[in-house]
Amino acid sequence: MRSYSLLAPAKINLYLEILGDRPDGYHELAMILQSIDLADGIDLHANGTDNIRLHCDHPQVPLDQTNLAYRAAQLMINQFPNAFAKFGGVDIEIEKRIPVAAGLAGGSTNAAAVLVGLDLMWQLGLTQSELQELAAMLGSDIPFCIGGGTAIATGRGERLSPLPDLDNLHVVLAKHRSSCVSTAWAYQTYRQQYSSSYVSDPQSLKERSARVHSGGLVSAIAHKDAAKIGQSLHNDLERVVLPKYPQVQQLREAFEKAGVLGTMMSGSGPTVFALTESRSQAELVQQQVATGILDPGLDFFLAQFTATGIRVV
Ligand SMILES: C[C@](O)(CO)[C@H](O)COP(=O)(O)OP(=O)(O)OC[C@H]1O[C@@H](n2ccc(N)nc2=O)[C@H](O)[C@@H]1O
Ligand SMILES: Nc1ncnc2c1ncn2[C@@H]1O[C@H](COP(=O)(O)OP(=O)(O)OP(=O)(O)O)[C@@H](O)[C@H]1O
Repeated sequence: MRSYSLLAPAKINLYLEILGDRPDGYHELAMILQSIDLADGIDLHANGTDNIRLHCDHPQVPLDQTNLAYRAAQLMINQFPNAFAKFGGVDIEIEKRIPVAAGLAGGSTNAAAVLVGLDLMWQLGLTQSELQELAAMLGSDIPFCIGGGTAIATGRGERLSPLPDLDNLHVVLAKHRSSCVSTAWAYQTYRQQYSSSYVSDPQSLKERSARVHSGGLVSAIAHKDAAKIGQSLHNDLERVVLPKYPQVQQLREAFEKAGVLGTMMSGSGPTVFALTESRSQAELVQQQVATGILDPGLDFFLAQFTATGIRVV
């Protein structure tokens, strides 16, 4: 086929523990990632030229080679020159619904969709793990975005083990339109402040990895225990982002007061999410937090956990 339409879901971090420094300069992590049904639309169309052309009308999304979706297409061209010679270039249209630079893997999921879409368009027949290997060359969150669902992510985030699906929980997400946190800044600041608790040689990293504290959450997920899942959320990056961004701290407190199952910042922020058992409860929480904060620059999104990653629609 010459055209594919794909849905690219956002992710939230139910758990993020920083274990130490890796030889490649990244941090060794223990995470639990969850896809939600807040998704961008990605349309791919074979354009009969030798070029990648990118379209997106969101003002914060770059339209040049720094766009992760563009970089994903470029990587596929480099890896599969014969398929590119046969099928030619591609138009990529991004319909942005996931807030940008929000800690929700917006760019990463767009890149994952391009990898999945070009695999289909160019009839390559790549396996999920082959797609994930390509994804890891582009960014740490991208391998997860391919298959999505609920998963443990270790290494720098690219090593994945699936967990049982959790598609019944609802999420309220909130983010101030003006706030934006750089992921690199968050990790660097964490390193400056907490590296005394880090390990870095391979043997110590291995031992430290055996002592992560996510066991309670993994067991809550296995038992589909919503209350315990809510109580077991964790994100080490909150320790550097909350003190620096009072608006994020304020959202965390407002959600806590709203009596949700649990609340946490996603990734490097600034989005804060809260878990509820029903859509109607999520709507009530949104109303309560919006009324308490009364800021017209505050955006809310309602979503549900989903068991799927990138899919063709
Ligand atoms: C914060 C999270 O979104 C949580 O899921 C991820 O850990 C970040 O994933 P990502 O944005 O795909 O990350 P990358 O594009 O690979 O890296 C962005 C920056 O984050 C830092 N980084 C990222 C992942 C990691 N394990 N250690 C790091 O120190 C690095 O400074 C890097 O320059
Ligand atoms: N396809 C894309 N969509 C959105 N932003 C993109 C895209 N490609 C590149 N970017 C750039 O990446 C930056 C981070 O945007 P993105 O929405 O991916 O952040 P994020 O959700 O915080 O990522 P993560 O959770 O993976 O760290 C943006 O400021 C933007 O300049």
